[in-house]
Parts: sequence; structure tokens; C-alpha cells
Amino acid sequence: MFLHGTSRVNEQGHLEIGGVDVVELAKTYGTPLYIYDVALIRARARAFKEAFQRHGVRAQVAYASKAFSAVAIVQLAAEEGLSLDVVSGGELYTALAAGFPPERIHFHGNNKSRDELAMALEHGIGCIVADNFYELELIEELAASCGRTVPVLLRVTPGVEAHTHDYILTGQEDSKFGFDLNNGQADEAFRRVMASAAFQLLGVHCHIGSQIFETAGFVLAAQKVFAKLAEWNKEHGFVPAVVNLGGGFGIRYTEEDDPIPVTAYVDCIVEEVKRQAEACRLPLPEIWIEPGRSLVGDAGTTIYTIGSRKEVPNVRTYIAVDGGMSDNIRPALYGAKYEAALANRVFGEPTEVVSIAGKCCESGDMLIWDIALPEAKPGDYLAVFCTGAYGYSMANNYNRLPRPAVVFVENGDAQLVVKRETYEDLIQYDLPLKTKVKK
Ligand SMILES: Cc1ncc(COP(=O)(O)O)c(C=O)c1O
Ligand SMILES: N[C@@H](CCCC[NH3+])C(=O)O
Repeated sequence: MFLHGTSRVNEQGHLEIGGVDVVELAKTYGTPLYIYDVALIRARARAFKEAFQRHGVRAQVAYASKAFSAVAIVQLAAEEGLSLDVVSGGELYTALAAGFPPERIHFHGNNKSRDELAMALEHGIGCIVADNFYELELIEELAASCGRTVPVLLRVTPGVEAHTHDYILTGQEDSKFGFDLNNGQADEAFRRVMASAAFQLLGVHCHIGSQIFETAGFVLAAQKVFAKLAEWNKEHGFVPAVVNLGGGFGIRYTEEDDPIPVTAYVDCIVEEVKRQAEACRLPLPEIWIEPGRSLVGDAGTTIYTIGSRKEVPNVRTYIAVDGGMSDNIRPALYGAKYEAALANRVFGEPTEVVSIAGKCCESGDMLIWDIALPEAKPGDYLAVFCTGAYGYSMANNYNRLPRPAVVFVENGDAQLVVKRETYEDLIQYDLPLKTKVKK
């Protein structure tokens, strides 16, 4: 078992995070419970920023809030001097409600609605990452109606397809996102944006995938982006102010994962951008990245209470917890793997191999297959590690399970930052059936 950040085992054999006993947190706030190690998030944010500072380049590290969006995490991102990537009106609303500086917000998405774009313009957000021709039309209309020029990046698909541990070249990019670099779409988008007074073209954005462990895909993406920028510079005199190479930096969920340090991604990105800018005789643009998972993933731990046990003789033992695919859909959706421990007996000797089942009415609702644990009894607490990214943000109310609370811990202090949903919350938008009027 690998303890991340400030996690340790205290004298009672309990898991402690941020100087706070997790068993006490479970008793106070109930389970399932998401716990975030704030010091670890700060450390990750600083590592990214300092890596750029060491190179002496202008850069923005934008937290991709899709990984975990809530007022408190957005405020923490602001405190740490990050920028923010939002991908919907809801994420934008959260950011604005949290008081995040609008000029440091970047708005993504492959189908932003007119209302979402109007909201972004009204609040003067930093830039819109324009994804498609329909969106360019909407922005143009909105800009005309409010007499504004809108800062945009063009999202391009570079024909680099990144997989978890691998990347392959695709001649023809098959993606719902962005303007294809290879088939003329990106050129057409560039011409339209340059021809219209509605836009201020800052530069180009691309994002090659998520949970990537190698730097080669980023290098290749940078090369493809600069090849296009060089063309646009030569033919139209365009000088990009910004190149955004997205997020996707991998983290360690289990011992099968072997991520490189965040600094290694930054080093390779900066070096390649410098090399390319020089080769294309372009001034060095500001470099933007958008990490989500690598800022918050391993800072999150979910605590469950163990309930029922079912033996299938000679096959396996199922241990059920009080959450599941409703608070962590990643195992069901991607076959994602996690490590876990009994939070109230962390270093108890493993005595059996069990499989951790969620409580949703789906056979596929399994959190972990075949994990060695000390004998788990009803009422024990299970800690599942590295649930900080795409856990709460993809949580749902399947089977009408209320979404768990979220607690931040730091320096021995715990703060509730998202309340647990109640049954009343679950039916708050339900309306009763209309009574039929008898004739
Ligand atoms: C455009 C964009 N930027 C940033 C991210 C963040 O990715 P990750 O959480 O893997 O760093 C994503 C998600 O994959 C994305 O689609
Ligand atoms: N939600 C995914 C990653 C998608 C990232 C957003 N483009 C995950 O949990 O791994």
C-alpha cells in the first residue's frame, strides 16, 4: 500500500490525513465521505508553477475543474495562483460564485450553448477555446450584439491519439473535439477568425488525452501545432501569443502505474515549445497547460463503511460498502483500478482476498476485484485511495443514493466543503402527479 501526501498511520492504527484521524471524520460526517489532503493539492500546484518558473518562461497553469468542481476547490486554485478551465455553464457559475478572477478563466467544450457563451462574455472571462464552426458563428453574433472583441484560442486536433500507456499516430483524427489540423478545418477556422472583428485570436489549444505517462505525445502535439503556426505566420503574418498543450498528466492509482514527476512533463513541454518557436522563427509564446487529475487525484480518499459479506464457495468473497458506482463510476466505466485499506486497522495483516462491491443494483458495480485485506467486519471503514479526480465530479444519484459530503483537511483541521445530500434534496425537484379532473 502506498500512502500519498500527508497520509500516515497514527498510534491507534487509524489512517490519518492532514493531521486528522479519518475514523473520527467518518463518525462526524458519515460515510461515504470524500476527504481531500489540501497540502498535497497545494504542493502539486506549486510543483507545476515552479517548474515553469525554473525555465523563466511565461506560463499559465489552469486547473481543469472538470476533475473536481466545487466552490472550495476553485477558491483553493485561486489562492495558489492557478488559472481555471471550465467546460460548462455550471462549472463557470461555480467559478464565478467562488469569486475566481474571470480573466483567468478559460472556457472549453464541444457544444457551448448561446446562453453559456453569453454568460462567459458578460463576465469578461479570459478566453474562449473555440471548438467548432457553429460556435464561431455564435460568438460572432454575441460579440456584435455587445460590441465586444472576444479573446479566443482555436482548439485543434493534432492527429496524435494518446492512450493510457501508449500513443499512436492517427492519419485521420476521429474526435468530437476541435478543428482538424490535417484536413483544412483548422485553416478554415483560422481564416474566419482573422477576417472578423469579433475575435482576438490568442493562439492554439490542443489536448491529447488523459492519464498519460509519456512525454512523447506532448512533444509530437507541439511539433504539429507549430508546423501549422509556422504556415499561418508565413502566409498571414500571424504571431501566436499563447500555445496551450492541455492536460492529461498521469498519476499513480496502483503499483501498475508508474508516472513521471510533473516537472518532467513541464520540462519536456517547455523545451519542445522553445525548440519549435526558434525553428519557426516565432517569438516564444506564453505556454498554458490544463492539469486536472494530476492536481487533485491522489489528494482524494473515499471512506466507506463496510456492510454485508457474501461468500461464493471456492470462487470469491464479496464485501459490500455503503457507496459504489454512484460516488465512483470509474471502475464501472473504464475498468479503473484502485488500492484500499481498512482505515481503522491500516496495517492489520491481510488474512483474506476479497472483492469490494458497491451497493447499487448492478452486477458491474464493483469498486475493487481481489484485494488482500485483514478480515473486514461490518462497521469497519474502508479507505479507497486516489479518488480525488472524476469521483465527486462524476457522482450521480443512481438508486437515489444521496451524494456524499466532501471534507478538506490541512494541518490538523477539517472543514466540510460540500454537504451530504439528504433524501429531501433527492426529491426537491420532483413534482406530484396532477390530479385528474373528473368530468
Ligand atoms: C481540454 C481538456 N483539458 C484538460 C483536461 C484535464 O485532463 P486531466 O484531468 O487528465 O489532466 C481534459 C480532460 O481530459 C480536457 O478535455
Ligand atoms: N473522466 C475521465 C477522464 C476524462 C477527462 C476529461 N476529458 C476519468 O475519470 O479518467
